[in-house]
Order: sequence, then C-alpha cells, then structure tokens
Amino acid sequence: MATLIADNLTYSYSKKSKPALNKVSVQIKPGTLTALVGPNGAGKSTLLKLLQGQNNPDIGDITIDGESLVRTRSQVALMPQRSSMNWKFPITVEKLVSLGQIKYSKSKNTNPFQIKALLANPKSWVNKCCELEATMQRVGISNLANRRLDSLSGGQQQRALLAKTLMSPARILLLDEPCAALDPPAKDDFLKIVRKLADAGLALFISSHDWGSSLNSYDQVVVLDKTVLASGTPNSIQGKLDDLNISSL
Ligand SMILES: Nc1ncnc2c1ncn2[C@@H]1O[C@H](COP(=O)(O)OP(=O)(O)OP(=O)(O)O)[C@@H](O)[C@H]1O
Repeated sequence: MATLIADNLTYSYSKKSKPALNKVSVQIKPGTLTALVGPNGAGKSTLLKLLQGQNNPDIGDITIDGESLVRTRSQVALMPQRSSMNWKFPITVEKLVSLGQIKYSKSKNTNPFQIKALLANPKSWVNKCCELEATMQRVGISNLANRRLDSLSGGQQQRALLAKTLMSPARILLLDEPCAALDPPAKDDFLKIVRKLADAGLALFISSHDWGSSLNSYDQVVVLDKTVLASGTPNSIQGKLDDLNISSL
C-alpha cells in the first residue's frame, strides 16, 4: 500500500552551512492528505526533495513499506512549484500532461527524441486505453485538452500540473505549494480534487504557507521549521500553533 517513513533526517546544502533540516521524522500513509506548513526558509522544499530522492540526507533513512527509497523511488512523484514552470512554452494541456509518462530520473538522461515523439503524438505512449483522457477528467480539465498553456488561469495551470504528475505510476505524491497564489474558489476546487485522490488510496504530502481554516481540509498537519515543531490532526495542531508563535507564516 506504500507508506513512506522518513526517520531522523538531517541535511545541509554544504559542509559550511547550518543544516536546512535537523532530525526530521515524518510518516506519509496511503489514503491521507498531510499538510506541511512552516515559514519561509523552514526547509519544506528541501524535505520534499529528500523524500523524492533528488537529494540524499546526510543522516537518517527514508523507506517505503520497509524498503529503502533507493529501490522504491518510482513510487514517489514530486510536483514542483507552479512558478518554476515556463507557462509560455508553446504546447497544449494534453501534451503537457502526456509528458508525465516520461521518467525524469536525471534530466541529462532524458532522451530528447523520446520527448519529441511524445509531443508529436501525446497518446502514442499511453499504455492503458484512454489513460490520458481519464487523468485529465480526474482533475476536471478534459475541456482544456487543446488549450495552450499560456491561455490558462492559475487554478487551471495547477490542475494541469497535477494531471501530469498523476501520469506517473507513483502512489505517493509530494506537492510543493500547489495553492500558492490561487484565489479562494480555485484553492477550494484544488483541495476537493486532492481529497478525492486521497479517498482513492493515494498518499498526498502538500507543502503550504496557509495557516488558516484550510488546514481543516487535511487529515494530518506537520509544522516544520528546520525540525518538526508539531504534528497531528488539524484540531490538535491548532492548540499548539499559538504556543509556537510563528508569526511569519
Ligand atoms: N540549492 C540550495 N543551496 C543552498 N541553500 C539552499 C538551497 N535551497 C535552499 N537552500 C536554503 O535551505 C533553507 C531551506 O530552504 P527551502 O527552500 O527548503 O525552504 P522552504 O520552507 O521551502 O521556503 P519557502 O517557503 O520560502 O519556499 C533556506 O535557508 C535556503 O536558503
């Protein structure tokens, strides 16, 4: 069922710098939505990169169902921040989503001919019948299939990026600030979609700056500031938030 356990992770970007993460432990279970909150520079993106295997912890272990992440990495997908994408790239939504089938372990290993062939015929690589359409339907963007990326609203871009992530076989999804700069209705729509994905058995770990009532949309909350300051259900966390006095969230 794919439960990810990160145990006692410590990580520094260089030998001279202070650890960006210090003794961080988290559990990500199937069928759950977990929020990862913390101030700017708390290490949220760094933790997501470790959990996806892009960077290795200096100390600590990451396992999925007891197996090292090295052997189970295909079960985890990281959706980057929307702001890291070039939304002016001249392709359609369908083509962007279809690119999610390519395994980007390291960009230097990605075969440019594969990408070209896929962009020429997005459906050609889909193994299961209608998977591309089904995935776009799952996040409510079927009607946008032929739209160019630069014509999308922020909420539509975010759903397109989620659909691309869902094209991988991963069962554990790490989403880096998917609700940043979304207006409240778009944020609500997005949270409803991820809830459905969790109800279908996926494990979602979602970083956020949102400290307000939307935390109640999650099953678990992890409060990070280089180390885990608190974790638990939204209700149990609310009581601790005042004590923590993290004003910059
Ligand atoms: N590539 C890098 N090289 C060196 N230091 C880095 C690098 N990326 C992040 N850091 C540092 O690591 C710390 C944690 O950064 P990180 O981006 O993980 O925090 P964050 O919680 O995601 O922040 P934000 O909410 O502002 O996106 C910060 O002090 C940051 O300056």
